[in-house]
Amino acid sequence: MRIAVIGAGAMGSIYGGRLSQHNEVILVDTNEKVVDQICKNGLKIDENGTTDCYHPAALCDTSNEKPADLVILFVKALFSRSALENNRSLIGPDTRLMTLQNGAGHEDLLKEFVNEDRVIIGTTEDNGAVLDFGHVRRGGTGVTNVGMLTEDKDGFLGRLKETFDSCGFEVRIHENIQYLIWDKLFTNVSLSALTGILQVDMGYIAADEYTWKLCRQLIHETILTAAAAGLEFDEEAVAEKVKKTSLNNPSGCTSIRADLRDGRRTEVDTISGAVVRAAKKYNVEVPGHEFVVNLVHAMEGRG
Ligand SMILES: NC(=O)C1=CN([C@@H]2O[C@H](COP(=O)(O)OP(=O)(O)OC[C@H]3O[C@@H](n4cnc5c(N)ncnc54)[C@H](OP(=O)(O)O)[C@@H]3O)[C@@H](O)[C@H]2O)C=CC1
Ligand SMILES: CC(C)(CO)C(=O)C(=O)O
Repeated sequence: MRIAVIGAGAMGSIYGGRLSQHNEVILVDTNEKVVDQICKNGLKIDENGTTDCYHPAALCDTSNEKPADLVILFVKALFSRSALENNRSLIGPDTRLMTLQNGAGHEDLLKEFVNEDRVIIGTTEDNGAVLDFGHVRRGGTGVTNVGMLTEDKDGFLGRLKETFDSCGFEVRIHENIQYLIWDKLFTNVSLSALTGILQVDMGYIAADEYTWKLCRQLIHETILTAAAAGLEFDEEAVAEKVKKTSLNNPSGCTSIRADLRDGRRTEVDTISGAVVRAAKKYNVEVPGHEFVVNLVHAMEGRG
């Protein structure tokens, strides 16, 4: 398969690098140093105590490239639109456009670039971090959940699963992918958002009684919104899962915390903002999430 991965950061490098074992892969990034390093010395991925080197093509400018069979969008969500606009040549009439970015509602943007029946959305339980230019760590592995907005008439997801699984991923195909997306969203809109605002490790969320109360409020508002959208979750089970994530990663640093700490803009609009937008659509009150979105933007404004 000809696969283009836009965003050669932590996740794009993990997927692009591993997929390049059996596919024609182009990694695209705006950072020339990353692209030069991959072109000259390959892409290094640290995993399970070893470092493997992969050799995908790497480019900043894709204007002379022909369309790919699959384009995977792995930039931070606030750069999604410009990343797609700058790489239109990779998207042809038969191209599938896929995202595994955190947050919800990415399909609205993807549908502006391909027909609805070519959009693939999902979640990944893998995680990673950038160590250096062209060098990342695959910190943990898990399931890659994928689904489509329409019926998969051509059986593309089956081919995608075969392709990804043969390169070291574990893909699961879902009829109701929105359920999986919201299932992951619960953690990001509660635990991750609060670690960003408070600038604390993940463990603090369950350990501090007042923070846990705030976390529960954000979970509760999300449960009501999801239910209004037709997605029923067990609130106690969700809260238990979020608590475990906090307790099992006491010194873990979420990406929203790291972004605010380092003076970068965050993905809050596609995380907490996705709940606010859905709540508005279904007439649900979400004062906690509205406060979080505004507060995080206020923090970003300080640089
Ligand atoms: N890291 C993780 O463990 C996980 C992350 N995710 C999600 O995956 C997505 C990607 O995250 P992550 O890999 O951590 O992010 P990174 O910031 O590590 O990688 C994104 C890369 O995209 C580059 N980029 C920015 N704008 C463009 C553009 N217009 N065209 C091409 N490249 C561009 C960035 O360059 P520069 O740095 O120079 O801006 C960077 O190299 C996010 O939505 C995140 O929520 C999901 C699960 C786990
Ligand atoms: C909660 C966590 C750390 C799970 O990978 C995450 O998605 C984040 O960076 O916020």
